[in-house]
Amino acid sequence: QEFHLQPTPQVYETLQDSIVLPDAYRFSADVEGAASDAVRLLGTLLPDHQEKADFRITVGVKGDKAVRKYTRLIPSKAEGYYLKVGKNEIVIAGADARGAYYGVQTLAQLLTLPKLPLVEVTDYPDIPYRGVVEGFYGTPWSHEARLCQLEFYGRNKMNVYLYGPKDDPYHSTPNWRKPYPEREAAQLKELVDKAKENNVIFYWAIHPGQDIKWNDEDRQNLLNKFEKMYQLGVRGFAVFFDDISGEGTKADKQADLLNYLDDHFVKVKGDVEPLIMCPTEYNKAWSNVKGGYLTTLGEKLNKGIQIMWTGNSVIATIDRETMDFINPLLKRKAYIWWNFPVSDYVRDHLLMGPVYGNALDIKDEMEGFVSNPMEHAEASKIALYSVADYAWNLSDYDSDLSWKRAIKDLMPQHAAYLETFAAHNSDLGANGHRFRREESVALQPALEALLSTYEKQHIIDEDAWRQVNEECCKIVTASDILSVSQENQPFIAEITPWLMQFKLVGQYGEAVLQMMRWAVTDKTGFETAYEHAKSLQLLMYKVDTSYNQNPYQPGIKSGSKVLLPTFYALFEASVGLYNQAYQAALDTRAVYMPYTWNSDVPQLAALPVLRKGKMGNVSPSNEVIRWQAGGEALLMMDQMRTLKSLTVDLGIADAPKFIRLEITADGQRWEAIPLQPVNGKTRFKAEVEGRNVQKIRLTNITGQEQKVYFKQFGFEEK
Ligand SMILES: CC(=O)N[C@H]1c2[nH]c(C(=O)Nc3ccccc3)c[n+]2[C@H](CO)[C@@H](O)[C@@H]1O
Repeated sequence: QEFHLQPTPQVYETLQDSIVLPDAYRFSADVEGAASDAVRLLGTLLPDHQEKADFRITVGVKGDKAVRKYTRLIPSKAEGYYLKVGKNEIVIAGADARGAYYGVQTLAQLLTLPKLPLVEVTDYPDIPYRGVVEGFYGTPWSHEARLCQLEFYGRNKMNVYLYGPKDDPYHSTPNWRKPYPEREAAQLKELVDKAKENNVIFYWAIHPGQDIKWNDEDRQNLLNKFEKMYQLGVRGFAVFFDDISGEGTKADKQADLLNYLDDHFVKVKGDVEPLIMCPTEYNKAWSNVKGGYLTTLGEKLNKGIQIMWTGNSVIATIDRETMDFINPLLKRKAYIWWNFPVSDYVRDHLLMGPVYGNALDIKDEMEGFVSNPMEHAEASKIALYSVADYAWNLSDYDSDLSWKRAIKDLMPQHAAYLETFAAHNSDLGANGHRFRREESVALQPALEALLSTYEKQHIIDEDAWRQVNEECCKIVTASDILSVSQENQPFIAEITPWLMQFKLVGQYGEAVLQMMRWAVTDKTGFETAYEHAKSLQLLMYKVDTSYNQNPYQPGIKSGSKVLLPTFYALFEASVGLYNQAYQAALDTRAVYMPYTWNSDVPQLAALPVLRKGKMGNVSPSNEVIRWQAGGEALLMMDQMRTLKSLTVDLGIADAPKFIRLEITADGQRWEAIPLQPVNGKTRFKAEVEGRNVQKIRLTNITGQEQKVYFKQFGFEEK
């Protein structure tokens, strides 16, 4: 991969020549002036300078005497810079202090090359504010992770970080009025200092809306909290009104409060960045234009206050139509809160794929573009690297090239292995926001060809088979090498459960490919591969039910959109061919299922059992079930399992009179469990908390047929 500056500069001219930076150079800069950050950073890159030397390094900001003769070359854009590496000089001239700092960051990248290329770079950001909003639900980032993030933002020319983790109790209800405890306060101060060191504006956000009172007391509470944060060094403040209900959602009250804070805090302090707010109606799908919420904010909010927007829906890519809708309503350019790669609504998936889908022709429509990341800080860097690339220079952005560079930046030595992992771990899976991403893009044609030919013609597309087999080998290899890599241990620690699953997916693919090979040609070979595939199904189930057991989307999913579903289909097809060829009856189920359901009640017998994490549910039936006298329904576990809860709803209020529920731990001794009413209607729960169970049985004990509605039969394991 050839050398490429990050983010992609606006204008980059190389003179097809290079120099070896001399040990001695003469330095001219106003070290105490506006370029002091740039000078400080430069000092970490170069040896000490010497007064008398032929090579000259000049650093300054527009207006400084040192760079006066380059004035016309400095872009007149905020945070812009001119960088020249010549035979006898290096010049870094910033449009402002941060521009000079960015010029040195660019030089830092050039200095990683074996020889320093002769270049002229004229560069500046398209979007004024670029960075990250730590605004997700779930485990907030650790202090160490945040320190590392801030250094990453400085390197990638991201200039804002908004601290707003939903589960920080001092950011949101119940403790937003309280000052941080000493330890947390000290850590926040350290973050503020680290942000300044990396030329990142640290915004502290507050999320008061769920219980705010529109009175003087809470106004003062907000001012007091802002003052406390100001004392810690915070110079950027935000107020988030997202995901709240009730009184706090009123636009005029929100606007009055924000204007009050703007007038009595931001403007009074004089050294505080523009106030940012996230509205309650923060996306088009949820907005009610006629209701006037957005127009009220647009009309009433002081012009200097920036207003966030997630797009046409909560999770959406941003395009011109999006901006043409919202900017007129807000009477200003919206500040985009981009909900990617956040995964707090798909916690069993990692979003490691390219950043794509945002328009490249809207650079003049956005005030800010900040990404809401995953709770996995290091893993988020792949997307964040490309967000930095996009927001700096939209028109030159290439999502795939940027993605490959992002991977190389995160793990230079093991980039090839990480790319294999990232390529197959990018989609979110089915989710309530219906936001999906491409996955396994490069392998997809071979997978489709292999499956289609095999399913339709029962023959193997040899070229496709070879490609898929090679990829499976790569997957297994990459998983092992990454899992023991010392290159970025915090990152590996984050993704290890997914590496375990990914390896199993690769091995499962290898076994299924062998099953295909031998289905009708080598009975013993097939049976061995089949048994191996079944064992891998169980191993994948164990990983999925052992790690990341959060209460929302428990488990570990890998290759879930294309790779694994294809392997499942090939498994079923090959077993079908084997069974046909050898008049056998091997289980064709491709996915391990710990629960089996059967019944002698005809209408219940075929109901499927679904598993999500540690919850099992028999699919409900919409028809009237004619349950014969003594009819039974049996749920069997693959092994003894400990239950947490069990719920039954047969659509009749007196179910306990008709149906007996029993459990057994050994398959011999059965114990009847009383059904307790749950909602005073037709739903009942059985007291099974902590009980070890191998089978659960429902029996019609009335001696005559009963007509019921099979609305729910669900349980959860401990
Ligand atoms: C502005 C915003 O996206 N706010 C939150 C947010 N809110 C939602 C919702 O979907 N909120 C919601 C859903 C249903 C009912 C009320 C609120 C998603 N997100 C993000 C992604 O999960 C989450 O990270 C974020 O903190």
